[in-house]
Amino acid sequence: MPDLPSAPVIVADAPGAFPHGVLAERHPAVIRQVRDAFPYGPEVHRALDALLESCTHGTIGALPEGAHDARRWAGWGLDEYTGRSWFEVPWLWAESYFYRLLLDAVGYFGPGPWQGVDPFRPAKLAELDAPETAEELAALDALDDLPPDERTRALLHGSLWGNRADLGFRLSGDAESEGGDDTDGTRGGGGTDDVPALVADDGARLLALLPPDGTGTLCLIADNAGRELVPDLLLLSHLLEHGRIGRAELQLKPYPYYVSDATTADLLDALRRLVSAGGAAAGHGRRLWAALTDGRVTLRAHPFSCAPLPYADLPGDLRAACAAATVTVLKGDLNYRRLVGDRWWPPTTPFADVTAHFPGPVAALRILKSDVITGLDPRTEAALVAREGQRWRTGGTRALIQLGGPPHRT
Ligand SMILES: O=P(O)(O)OC[C@H]1O[C@](O)(CO)[C@@H](O)[C@@H]1O
Repeated sequence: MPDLPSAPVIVADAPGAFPHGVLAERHPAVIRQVRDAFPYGPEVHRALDALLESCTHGTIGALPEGAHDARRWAGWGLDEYTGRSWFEVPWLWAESYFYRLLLDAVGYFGPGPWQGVDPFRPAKLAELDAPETAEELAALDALDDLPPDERTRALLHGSLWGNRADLGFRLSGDAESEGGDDTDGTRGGGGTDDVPALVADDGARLLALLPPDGTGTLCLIADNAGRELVPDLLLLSHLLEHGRIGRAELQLKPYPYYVSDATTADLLDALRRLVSAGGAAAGHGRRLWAALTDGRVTLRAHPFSCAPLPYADLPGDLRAACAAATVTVLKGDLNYRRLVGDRWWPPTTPFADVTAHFPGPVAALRILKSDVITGLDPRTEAALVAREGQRWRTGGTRALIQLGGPPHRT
């Protein structure tokens, strides 16, 4: 067995560094957003006060007595981390547990009147209703004039850049620029002649895995709802329409997470938005509706999707689903962190090495929004650093498409 690569796990203990800012500033901003989302009563506000105090100045507390998932969290490290500072445990773990406690504070897990009420839904719905979403959907009609392969590429890039739509990310204003539409992957928010916005591009290799004979199967691990999920669904529909895949599994979150992550309710909102849009968008919506109805597209909302763990620890059922797929496409920054491990990798660490644990071919489509990065060509890294120091890692203006997985399958 070859030595697996390793690097220090990211913790949020350095004031001024990005992970510290997320815990010290972004999480309080998320709590403020949630307070204003609905007319919660005094009890919820008191619970949010307590969470704010704990996550900024306190230590990690236990789950409430009788929590339905107490055993699961014990297995995920809660017993070990209880009583420790949020800033000294793995950053990924601290973020994940924060969202678990936040939902508890608003009564999401019930029983009670607020059970199942997603505190982030107003923001997600506003995004679906935004004029930008309408413009993006109307622009789809023009894609019909492109040859199918170009359309596939445009929709792949639409799904990739859709990852800029991360509501949590916007809360702290990290994105330098919302940028314009970018179907060729060179402009994005920060592409230049010397350093393209797309810092690694295995897009052609990814699409080559899906022959147009209808035998391909896709496992799509979704990230954000709204303006990211919509282009994900368009890509899925297009691949089905052109026989690049015959079946797909769409993995969603079992409960609201990292502000804007997509749940089943968000999928249904997005689907309804597509169907009611008219034009080409409605055609995609109807195709997906039919594919869900006849079982060509299946949904999964597995507890592991909200786990504070890397994909190296995939449980057996998910491992089997990903192993059976022609390729798994994994969206977004958080999924990338979980795929390669939330660690301080040297940026030129081969992506193939850090994804060799995955049970099948896996492609990451991600906007760079955190320090984790692997698979960069040394010249690209040098050009990025020369241009902007380390800012490119977290600025939200660079993107990548990387393909990895077990060596014999890619
Ligand atoms: O929606 P995405 O692309 O997974 O991004 C979520 C991101 O939020 C952060 O965790 C900070 O909250 C990022 O660093 C991160 O990975």
